[in-house]
Amino acid sequence: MLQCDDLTFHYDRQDPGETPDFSFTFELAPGQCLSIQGPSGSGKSTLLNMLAGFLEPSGGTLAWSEESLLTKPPWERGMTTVFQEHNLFEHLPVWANIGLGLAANLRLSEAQRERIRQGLEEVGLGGLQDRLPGELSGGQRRRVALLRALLRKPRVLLLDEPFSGLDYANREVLWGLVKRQQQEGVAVLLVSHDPEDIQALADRCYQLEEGRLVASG
Ligand SMILES: Nc1ncnc2c1ncn2[C@@H]1O[C@H](COP(=O)(O)OP(=O)(O)OP(=O)(O)O)[C@@H](O)[C@H]1O
Repeated sequence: MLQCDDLTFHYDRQDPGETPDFSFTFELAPGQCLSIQGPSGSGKSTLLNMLAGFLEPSGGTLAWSEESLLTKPPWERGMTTVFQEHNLFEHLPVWANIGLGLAANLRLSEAQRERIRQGLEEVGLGGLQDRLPGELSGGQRRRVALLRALLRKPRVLLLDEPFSGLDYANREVLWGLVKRQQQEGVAVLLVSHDPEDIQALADRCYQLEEGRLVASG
């Protein structure tokens, strides 16, 4: 269970009165999906960055099953983020982009190579492992980015608008992938403004208002 209690942040360089002090409280059980909606500037990235370990909170606690995560670096938190801009390495082929999530030096075992091959089959990209990202469509690139995150077997998957701009067929494929992970116990935090994404995946919905998470369904 991910427990986030009064996790706070204050931007030093803010214009007085414009940006609220952020304070986030929620729990997320294995296999659950919690969605977060909020207008531009409401603090969604601030929350994700604190969870992932890229931004140091000024107070509060963050724990997985009672064990504090705040002292851990990003790579030891068991969390993986998939951003809207999915940051594939353009000079590396698909298999290497995915493999980087498994071994930073790309010295992959045969079993890891097989997992990549199988994963690509499952998301409808079988046989495309040697292509460069620039040779893929937008939807195919998203699948590669999501597959890279999923093969790392995170405890918590942080999704930042990962489906926006995709057609329905592509989104369905990706929803299916995420749901399968949920069934295997992965907890998902989904930032999305799209009611269809939220309907497809979320068990609980929150709205970000004035720096706080407010339950909305
Ligand atoms: N480095 C910074 N210094 C000062 N203020 C910042 C900084 N980064 C973000 N902010 C402010 O903090 C608030 C929350 O920003 P954040 O990026 O978390 O919003 P968001 O909900 O992710 O927005 P968007 O949907 O546009 O990406 C905004 O008002 C923003 O202007």
